[in-house]
Amino acid sequence: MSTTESAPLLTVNNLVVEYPSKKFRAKPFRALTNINISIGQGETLGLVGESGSGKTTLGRAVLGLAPVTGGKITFEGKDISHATRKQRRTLSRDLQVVFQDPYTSLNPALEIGDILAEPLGVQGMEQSAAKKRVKELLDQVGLPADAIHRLPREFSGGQRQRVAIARALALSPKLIVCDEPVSALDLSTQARVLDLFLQIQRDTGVSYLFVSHDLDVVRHISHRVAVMYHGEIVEQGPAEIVTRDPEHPYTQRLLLASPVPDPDRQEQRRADRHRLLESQRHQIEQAGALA
Ligand SMILES: Nc1ncnc2c1ncn2[C@@H]1O[C@H](COP(=O)(O)OP(=O)(O)OP(=O)(O)O)[C@@H](O)[C@H]1O
Repeated sequence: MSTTESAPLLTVNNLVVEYPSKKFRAKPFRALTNINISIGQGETLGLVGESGSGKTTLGRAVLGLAPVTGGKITFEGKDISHATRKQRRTLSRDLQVVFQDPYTSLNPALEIGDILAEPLGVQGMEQSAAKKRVKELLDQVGLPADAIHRLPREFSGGQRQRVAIARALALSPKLIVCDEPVSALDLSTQARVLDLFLQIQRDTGVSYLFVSHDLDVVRHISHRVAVMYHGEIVEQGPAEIVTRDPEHPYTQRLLLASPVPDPDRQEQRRADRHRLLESQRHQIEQAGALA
């Protein structure tokens, strides 16, 4: 996949996020340190890293859901680091989210038609226009028109995630933060939902900040990839390079830990793993000799 050349839609400069401690007078917990990323129009930046590395926090900071204690987040040239509620409501037309769990992210009491019409109503769209838009959205995500009158529990995980994607698309956003949107799905459903994300991007030019712990998923969907480790970005670059020939030792370990679907590459992976372990053992022995 090639990287788009357009000016950044989203820029994050030296971002720091600290969560207040629940213990009296204890220091706040620093979840992100000096994060720098940018996303162009029609581009996908994949965010990868192990559990607790700060991926979700970065997505939440962009959405105004995590406390920004330093640095700056700019969207379409405007500083949104400390946007007010009112500004966030306006921003929500352009900035949307798809969460990991399609079982909890949809209101179980609402029919799919109402779930999709909700953001349209909040932004003041008339009922007849909203009805038309809901039909378009169902078609766009590959769900049947009669889904309108059905409840979330009548759908599989993959179909529910399609509803969540349709809801995120309702107001034609420019950027969608996708927080592990396929992690709860089985492998074949994952592939179909990832293809849907790609198709939507081709059709609409939407950008994605795509969070995943899975390097293969991120490689499939992203133009560029940023690797997070302990609240910092340790490496970023074109998806092909970062996910096949990474420079940072942490990314190398992540790559070696991910399963290889292609049997021809398994032997190569075993050899790479052996080489890496040997070199790490050598470094440890050298460090021991110096101590
Ligand atoms: N609301 C919060 N209050 C305090 N600490 C938090 C809060 N949310 C996250 N953290 C901490 O911030 C760090 C980063 O968490 P985050 O959820 O962003 O990581 P992650 O890479 O998305 O992990 P996972 O893949 O498990 O969701 C973790 O140490 C986590 O415990």
